Amino acid sequence: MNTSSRKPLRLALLGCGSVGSQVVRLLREQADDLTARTGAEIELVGVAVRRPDLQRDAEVPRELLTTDAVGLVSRGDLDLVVEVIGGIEPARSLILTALENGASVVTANKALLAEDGSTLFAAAEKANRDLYYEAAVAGAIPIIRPLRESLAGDRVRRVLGIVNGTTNFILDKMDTLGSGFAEVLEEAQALGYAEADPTADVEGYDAAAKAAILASLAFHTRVTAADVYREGISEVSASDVASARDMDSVVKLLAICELRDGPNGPAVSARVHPAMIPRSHPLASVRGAYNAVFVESEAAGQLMFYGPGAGGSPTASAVLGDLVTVARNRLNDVRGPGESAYAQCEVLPMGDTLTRYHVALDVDDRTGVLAAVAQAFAEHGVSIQTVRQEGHGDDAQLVVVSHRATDAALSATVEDLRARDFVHDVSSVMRVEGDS
Ligand SMILES: NC(=O)C1=CN([C@@H]2O[C@H](COP(=O)(O)OP(=O)(O)OC[C@H]3O[C@@H](n4cnc5c(N)ncnc54)[C@H](OP(=O)(O)O)[C@@H]3O)[C@@H](O)[C@H]2O)C=CC1
Ligand SMILES: N[C@@H](CC=O)C(=O)O
Repeated sequence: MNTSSRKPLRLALLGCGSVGSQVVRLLREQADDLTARTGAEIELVGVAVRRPDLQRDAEVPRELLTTDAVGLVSRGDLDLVVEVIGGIEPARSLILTALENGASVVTANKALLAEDGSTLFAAAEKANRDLYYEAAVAGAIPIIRPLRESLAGDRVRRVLGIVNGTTNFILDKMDTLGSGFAEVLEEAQALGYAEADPTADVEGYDAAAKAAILASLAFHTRVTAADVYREGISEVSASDVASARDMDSVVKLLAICELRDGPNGPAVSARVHPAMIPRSHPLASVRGAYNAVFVESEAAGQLMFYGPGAGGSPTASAVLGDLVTVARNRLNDVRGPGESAYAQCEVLPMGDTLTRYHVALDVDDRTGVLAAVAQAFAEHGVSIQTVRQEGHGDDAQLVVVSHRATDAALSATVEDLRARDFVHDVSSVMRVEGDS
């Protein structure tokens, strides 16, 4: 039922997979509410897919499906386009064509925004159309709008969070059920959490793209995925998870973005890597595919955003929220805040970052080894917080946790230890975050 007297807004959907099919479902189930909130009916006029005959989670009238995505976004009568194909191409060309043809765009595509957001924002500005992307970071959690709008008058210093649902799901199951990596990854894929190529999740590319987007918004600069230091979870072993448990900690894949003083003024650092965090830290209780983002700003202090970080339905909720906003803007002939005027801050290298290391060494079981290990740390200016011996004889292991030092000094220490004759193996190295 059209509860508005205004002409319907014409919407094209690009992609109808995990997210797109839930967008279709919500558009249908909440049609009247959406019309009431927007001020006009949103009419779905086409859905671009690769395989039109595939069975989908939502019923899509066959006549709306097309494999001609270019033809769909070029038709010239669209008001709104939702892009949920993912990846760089053809998504970038399709979004640019949609904007050039007068449509406002909502996308969930963090990979594209983190690689070439500046081209897209410039195109949106030129076309005088909106480009919204709340779903691109942390699924259903409202984090883009708070950073772009609510905190625009404050100075954000740090953003720290768990922003990938798939890896959090895997690490959580490894910790709580002792599950194997491959088996849990398959489960995450079946639940629609993982990217089309799950390497993007497992190797930290997805989280790095989200970190780039968060850093850009938080610090009003342009940070790309290539600027973000990245390590994934493929090297995290059951024994790393067990070591964390011994320290009353858990392993999480963290994204950390900071505004720092650089040699030439304000500078940013952005990194994604697994880290041990104490079980008492709020991020340790983020379970399954949930995400959480802490924002620290000068005036507001600490803010925490928490919720489902992946999955078709939660992500579609964020897409629909954007859709209502851009539709309202469209009807009122206005645009939301643009991002094309961001300045360029220096991006600091990972080596300058202050962090702590947890290092497990298989060593000779003889007098003097402990002192020699402490000496190796001291030679790089790194002090040790705790050291613990586990096992004896051939199984002797030292587990060292450092105090805070630069990542460069810590990684040089580890390289140095690898070369020492009393060290048989450096069996585990992991950063420690979330406490002093
Ligand atoms: N899944 C999630 O939890 C989240 C995903 N996102 C982002 O949302 C986007 C979509 O993700 P998701 O739904 O999981 O991905 P899926 O792989 O499930 O769906 C992708 C859709 O795009 C279609 N498609 C692929 N290539 C083309 C093409 N060349 N032309 C037309 N259609 C094409 C596919 O068609 P067909 O079905 O015929 O194969 C499919 O319907 C991505 O950018 C992702 O990063 C963001 C937050 C969470
Ligand atoms: N693959 C992503 C989906 C949401 O962004 C994730 O697991 O977080």
